[in-house]
Amino acid sequence: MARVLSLFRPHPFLGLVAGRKPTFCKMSMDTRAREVFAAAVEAVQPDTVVRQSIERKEDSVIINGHKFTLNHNLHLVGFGKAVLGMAAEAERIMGDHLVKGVISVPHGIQQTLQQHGKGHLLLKENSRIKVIEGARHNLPDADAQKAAEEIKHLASELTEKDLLLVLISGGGSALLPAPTPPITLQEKLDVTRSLAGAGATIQELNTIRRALSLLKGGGLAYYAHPAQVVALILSDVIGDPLDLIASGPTVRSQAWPEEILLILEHYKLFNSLPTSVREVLGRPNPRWKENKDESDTSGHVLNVVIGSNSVALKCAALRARELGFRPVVLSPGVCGDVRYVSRLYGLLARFACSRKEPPPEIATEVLKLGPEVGVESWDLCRTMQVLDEGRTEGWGATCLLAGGEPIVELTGKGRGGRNQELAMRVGLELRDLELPPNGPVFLSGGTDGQDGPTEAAGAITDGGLHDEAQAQGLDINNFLVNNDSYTFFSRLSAGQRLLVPGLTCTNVMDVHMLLIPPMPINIR
Ligand SMILES: Nc1ncnc2c1ncn2[C@@H]1O[C@H](COP(=O)(O)OP(=O)(O)OP(=O)(O)O)[C@@H](O)[C@H]1O
Ligand SMILES: O=C(O)[C@H](O)CO
Repeated sequence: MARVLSLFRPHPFLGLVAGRKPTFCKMSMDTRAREVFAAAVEAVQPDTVVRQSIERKEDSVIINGHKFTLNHNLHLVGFGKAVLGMAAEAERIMGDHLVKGVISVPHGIQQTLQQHGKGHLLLKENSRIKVIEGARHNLPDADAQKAAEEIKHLASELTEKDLLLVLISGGGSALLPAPTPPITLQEKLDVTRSLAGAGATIQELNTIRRALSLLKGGGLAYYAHPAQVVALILSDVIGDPLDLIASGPTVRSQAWPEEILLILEHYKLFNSLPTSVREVLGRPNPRWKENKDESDTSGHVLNVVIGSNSVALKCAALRARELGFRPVVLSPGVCGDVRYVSRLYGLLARFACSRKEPPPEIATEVLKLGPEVGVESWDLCRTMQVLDEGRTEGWGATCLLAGGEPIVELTGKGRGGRNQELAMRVGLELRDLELPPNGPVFLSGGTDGQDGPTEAAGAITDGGLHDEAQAQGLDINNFLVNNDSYTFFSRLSAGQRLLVPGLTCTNVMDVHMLLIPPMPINIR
């Protein structure tokens, strides 16, 4: 294995934050894990990412190298969980040039932000931007539909002299429902719910959403034509695909009928589709007939990703270094079943903590898991190389970071989320390891601060989880079978292992972290 690994020399641009050997400080591993997670979330705060992406120069703005002249011609629309804070910052930057705006944001967000002392993420008094709250429980509803109608109306009235700033973040699909007639909101909701419940990926789900909507799949850009459209996007989808984040309202895209059919048939939904949905799917999208070349990204639309999981991981790595770890970023695209993902982290921990040269079977199994968890062999080898150096060359503590969005196949009716379930499973994987004192510790957390329908973002775990639970009369496997990870962590040690950052006002998927302490001398 050593020979295989030596082929994969770490490269600073591929995740390893290079530099001198860090010194390990006295703070507990748990506290350090929480601090590194906080740094990840801080890096993608909505106001920060907008501020970093817009450069105001007198009566113009420069965005991603493109200059736009301001002449009291700026209109603003937005939809997504992080959009209120994004709009507040855009409003500050654009000043009087902002004529009018409408944003669709989650129900209750203004009150919650006020209660949490996050007034800087709220719009100013007498703002020209109208805020519409909707999509309770993350599902499209009548309020979100009204917001979508107002956004469509605003966009339709623009002329070639106008500039439309579109703010987009995760949760945008539910906050911008505009079903193509004759489909009703309820029918669209039923189709997307059935798909989500059957385990469809966000890529599949949003492919269908685009086909049933007036605004998704480039529809918003179409209505805004001939105005100049600039979309600032906070990505919550692996790989930052512009056409899929919030179902791509500013990205001209059209799914192949065969692709749509395949998805619906795969999840056995085709035969139960309402007549209206069949009708819309059966006819070509009229948008693409007229203005054929005018609503694509090369013309009047500029789409810019201004924040993503990679950005969060990069800042987390910097904080980890300050806290005495040698950071290595595995990948921002970890996906697949949590069972495979937990196995991967268990194996990597075993590899990093081996007292002797790790048995080659570990690396082989890690590489075999790659396709299941969406990670390239190259990234796995590069990461194992860093872990191996940490183990053998006295590099001290290592912080392995990754991000993404694994999947939990729900079999029970408990309360939990994918991060908490992943943390539980990694705890079990670490159980039988011959461990160095003080670790390893694993954290998994949703950057939006909410893991599934729970108050926690995730949890922190280690090899002692099983015994700790058993000593408190909690049968970890029962909780797992019932997908009851939140109840488990709430009851265990008075909830101390839960990660509860509260409302974070952002969303760039999940952050995973494996903290590996320095190996004792006799291990090296
Ligand atoms: N009891 C549970 N145990 C484990 N996972 C669960 C449970 N209930 C829901 N989930 C998972 O939580 C996910 C939904 O949670 P959440 O609302 O955090 O999703 P999200 O993808 O982050 O949403 P968004 O992208 O809109 O922010 C789904 O993947 C679902 O399978
Ligand atoms: O809104 C959505 O579609 C999801 O959050 C992915 O962007």
